[in-house]
Amino acid sequence: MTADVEKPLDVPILKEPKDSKKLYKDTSKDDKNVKDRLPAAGDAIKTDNNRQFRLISILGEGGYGTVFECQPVDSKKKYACKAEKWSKTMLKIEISVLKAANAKHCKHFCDLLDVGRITDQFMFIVTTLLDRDINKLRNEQPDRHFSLGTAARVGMQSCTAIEELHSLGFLSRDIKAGNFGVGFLSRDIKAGNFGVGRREEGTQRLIFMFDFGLSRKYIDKNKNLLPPRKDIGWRGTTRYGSLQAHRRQELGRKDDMESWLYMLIEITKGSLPWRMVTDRQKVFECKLACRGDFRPALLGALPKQFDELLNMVDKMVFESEPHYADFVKLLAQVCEENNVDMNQAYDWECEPPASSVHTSATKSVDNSASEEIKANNVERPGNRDVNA
Ligand SMILES: Nc1ncnc2c1ncn2[C@@H]1O[C@H](COP(=O)(O)OP(=O)(O)OP(=O)(O)O)[C@@H](O)[C@H]1O
Repeated sequence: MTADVEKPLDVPILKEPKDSKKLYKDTSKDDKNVKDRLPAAGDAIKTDNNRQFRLISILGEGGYGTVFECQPVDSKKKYACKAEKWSKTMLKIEISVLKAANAKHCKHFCDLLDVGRITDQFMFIVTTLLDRDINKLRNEQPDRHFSLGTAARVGMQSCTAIEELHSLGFLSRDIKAGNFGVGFLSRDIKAGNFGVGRREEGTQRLIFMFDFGLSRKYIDKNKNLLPPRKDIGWRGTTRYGSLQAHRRQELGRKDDMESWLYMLIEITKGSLPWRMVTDRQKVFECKLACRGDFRPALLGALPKQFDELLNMVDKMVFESEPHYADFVKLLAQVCEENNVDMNQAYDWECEPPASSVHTSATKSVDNSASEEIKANNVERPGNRDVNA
């Protein structure tokens, strides 16, 4: 692997390499007019910078694209490749976020290695490969929640990741555990998973934020807040959407923090009160009720600091700049009061407890998990609506 493949690039998002179509394994010779066709595992793809990558296996699939584990054809290093359908892709905004984050050396973001496209079919990015996302790691735990020490520290790191994103001038508008992941152990890095200097130590304890398909700039080039628009379409994931999102109002930094708090409560307790509710209006009503008589259904059994976290979220308005350090400080207090050593192992670094093995006793949990997936509906705008 040459050094230039290993460092994040100032990626030109311009031309399609002349011979890229030859490299891409064309499985539809009979139908050359197929639009929006995604690549498959086993295909080789060429980036705008003429680097060739082999797609090894699928890591995740969304409505508009697929995330693959991939490898340069001339090296054993592994990366992630996110490919999205040409007419649906939101990768342009994703590239803007990653380029800005890499330029500022943000700690909680993947490195953007390269980009590429097959016109009319798909566009792709190559980034740092991560281990499992936080939602998958949570689902591997007994009762599908982390220990308080792990949940609080994930909360602290993810809050800092959001602060980094906001400092770049972007909102996420899709904060959820499935959009945060952890890096790999150093032994994996030695085996060739990472090549970027600043990440040479193990990153299995570092939380990374990814998936910026719904991101939006909230300030102009003079750092003034963009004025709020009215009657916004729904963006993001129903379960974690803020009250403002349900009201179809413009989202601000406070809304990312509200989604973050729902995520934090879910990874700490194992569920949110509206877990099984699929109707978006009913989810909204449930979130409102949890501000009143049903507050204990949301916060019951959690340390008292969670009550203060919800107060802090609910006090903010569209223009507010969140006091990220105060959120982190409250979670540090949770750790202190519960004798959590900040250096202790995270749950995913420990042997899986016997109780997490799937038996008939855990069957009902498994059933609710599949129902939950249905409840987790995501919506995003069409291709031409990038800044919607
Ligand atoms: N850099 C990465 N390394 C390892 N796995 C990744 C990486 N990026 C994404 N994934 C996996 O692929 C899944 C989908 O990724 P991502 O959220 O970026 O795609 P998406 O199409 O926007 O999905 P969704 O519609 O669910 O939000 C993730 O949940 C994660 O499991």
